[in-house]
Parts: sequence; structure tokens; C-alpha cells
Amino acid sequence: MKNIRKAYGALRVIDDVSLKIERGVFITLLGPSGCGKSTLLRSIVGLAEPDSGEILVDGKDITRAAAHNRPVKMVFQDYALFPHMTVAQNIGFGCEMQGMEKSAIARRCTELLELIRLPDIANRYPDALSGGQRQRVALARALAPDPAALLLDEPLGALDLKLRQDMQRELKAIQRRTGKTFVFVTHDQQEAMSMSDLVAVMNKGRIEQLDSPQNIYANPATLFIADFVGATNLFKAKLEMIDGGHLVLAVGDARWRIPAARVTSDRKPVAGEAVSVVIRPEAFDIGASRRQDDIVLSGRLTDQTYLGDRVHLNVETADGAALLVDARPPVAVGQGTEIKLRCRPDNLAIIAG
Ligand SMILES: Nc1ncnc2c1ncn2[C@@H]1O[C@H](COP(=O)(O)OP(=O)(O)OP(=O)(O)O)[C@@H](O)[C@H]1O
Repeated sequence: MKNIRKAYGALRVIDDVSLKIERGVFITLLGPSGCGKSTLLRSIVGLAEPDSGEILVDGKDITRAAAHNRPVKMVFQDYALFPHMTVAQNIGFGCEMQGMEKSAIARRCTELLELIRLPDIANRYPDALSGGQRQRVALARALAPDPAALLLDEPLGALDLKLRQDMQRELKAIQRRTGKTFVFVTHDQQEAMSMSDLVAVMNKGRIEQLDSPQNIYANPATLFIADFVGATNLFKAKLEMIDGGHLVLAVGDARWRIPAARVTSDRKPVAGEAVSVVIRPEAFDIGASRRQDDIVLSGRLTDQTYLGDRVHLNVETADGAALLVDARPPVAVGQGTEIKLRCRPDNLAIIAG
């Protein structure tokens, strides 16, 4: 996609988005409701028309092509299976439209039913299938005509949590087995992180970061991403000086010395500028510092939630900031007690501004 723009009236829904997706990649467009991710997906499949920009598949410009002439297929949340057709007829529909021979369609249908691990349901009608089965049939139907890419708009949104998690694994496995390009849309960051090779985080019609799930989490490029993806402790600081490979930050009365490489925003801050420091809840260790360059905080434990393998702690610092700490049990401190927290300086991220 090159320089895609789309507005509805005064509302800029897609604001100059360019994105290159390599063949065989599982990429997710992630962002809050209304950020434009569905509109971007619908532009690829031909259900929304960009005001300007180009969409190319394998070098061929499809920006203005009719939806049915595009080499991509879409899977929707509500399955959109034809209720009066059997599973086999649903799966074969796209191939029939392409003029494929009957015997070849039957072979393709058997192959796809194997792929979705439902070999025995060819003659059932959609209303005799469970939600998860319908979604798998919808997937098989979209894959049947061998599209260049499969576009999936919140396809698991209607499923309950357990089934949703099963289907996440199933979808990822099907993507691996077929080697197809999957472009997935979700507002659920865990879903995006667990399934994708690449995540494009969208905000207000723009892609703010395109990266691996690991980098999106550990090296957020913007404050919006730090906040939207995962839980975050955010500190406002001032960049006092740059000392060789380190930044010296003034955080209240404390001075934190951080490797310059931990600046994760595209723009690098200059001395005197305000910066934000992101510390993830699991980056803290409990107890007094063992190393001189540790970042040390102290506060009062106000609440703790035991989760089996983890304990979530709420800690209030002397200046009233509420910190989230994700620790391994056992945590041998009682409610209301003063505790010390420490964090390695390379375990945080600095964002300019
Ligand atoms: N046909 C339309 N006419 C007018 N406004 C539209 C139309 N389609 C989408 N919008 C608006 O464009 C913005 C982006 O919509 P879009 O569906 O792309 O967002 P989204 O990120 O997919 O959100 P969600 O997760 O809620 O589906 C929203 O403010 C939406 O109301």
C-alpha cells in the first residue's frame, strides 16, 4: 500500500498509510476502535475505496479493481456462510465462480476439510455447526480459490474466550501449514501479540509502529503504543544531560543513568527536554538494590492479587504515584508495608516528549 488516504466528510480515517507486506507473513493491524484498521483492510479487498494512494498485489495495481476481481479474500466475524448451501457447496463456491472443474473442486474441498480438521461435515448445513466450526468453514471457503492473501477482520470476536484461544492456535497453525499471507485485524493486543510475525499498531488513521510483537512490547516507539500494548508504569522526567553513551534523567529528586540505546522513540531527545520513561510491571524486582546502577524506588504496598504463577502488586510511592508490579510468588510482604523496588537501567524504555 502506498500513501493511502481516506476521509468520511471531515474525518480522516486513513492518513497517508504506506505498508509493504511480504508473502507468507502473518501481520496484524492492531489499534483501538475507530483507528481505521477495518477501513484499511476493506480497501485491500475492495469494500472501501481510498481517496488516494495505490494498492498493489504482486506488483499489479488493484486500487480500483472490482472486489470479485481481486486476488485476495476476506473472512468476517459473522462468518457470512450461505445458509442454504452445504459446507462443501460453501467451500466450493469461489472455485465454481472461477470455472474450476467439478472433480477438482471436490478434491480441493476434501483437502481443505482436512486442513481445518473437520473431514466429516461436508454435507452439513451451516445451522448444524457450532460457532468455531462455522468460522473454520468460512476460513476454508476463503482459502479455496487460493488467494494471494487472506484478510481477516476480527474473525474470532464472536467466540467465547476458551474457543477464541483454541481458534487463535488453529488459525496460526493453518497459516503456517499453508504458507499464506494473513492480514488480521483486531483491537485485542494479546491476540495480536500471540499470533503475529509482525504487528502494525494504528492510531488515528496512521501506523505508529510496524515491528515484531517482542519489539512492540519492549521498544515502544510512541507513548500511545506503550500505553495501549500491555500494562505500563509511566514516569515523566527531564533529560538533564547526555554523558557519552548514557542519558542522565531527573525524575523528581532522583537521578537515573540510562543507556542511550534505551531511547525507543524515532526522535532522540536533546538535553533539557522532557521525556517519558516506561517501566513494565515485570521489570521490577522486589528488595533492596544489589547493584550500584539499579534504579531504586520505594513505596507502600496497597494491594496484592495472587494469580498462581504471578502476584500483581499495587505500590504507592511517597509522592502519590501508583505503581504496578508483577512479581513471582511468594511475596513475603504484608499489606501497608514499605517495600523497595529495583529495576535494571536497560529494562526500561525512554520516549522523547
Ligand atoms: N461508511 C462509513 N461512513 C462514515 N464513516 C465511516 C464509515 N466507515 C467507517 N467510518 C468511520 O471511520 C472510522 C474508522 O472506522 P474503522 O471501521 O476503520 O475503524 P476500526 O479501527 O476498524 O474500528 P473497530 O475496531 O471499532 O471496527 C470510524 O470513526 C468510523 O465511524
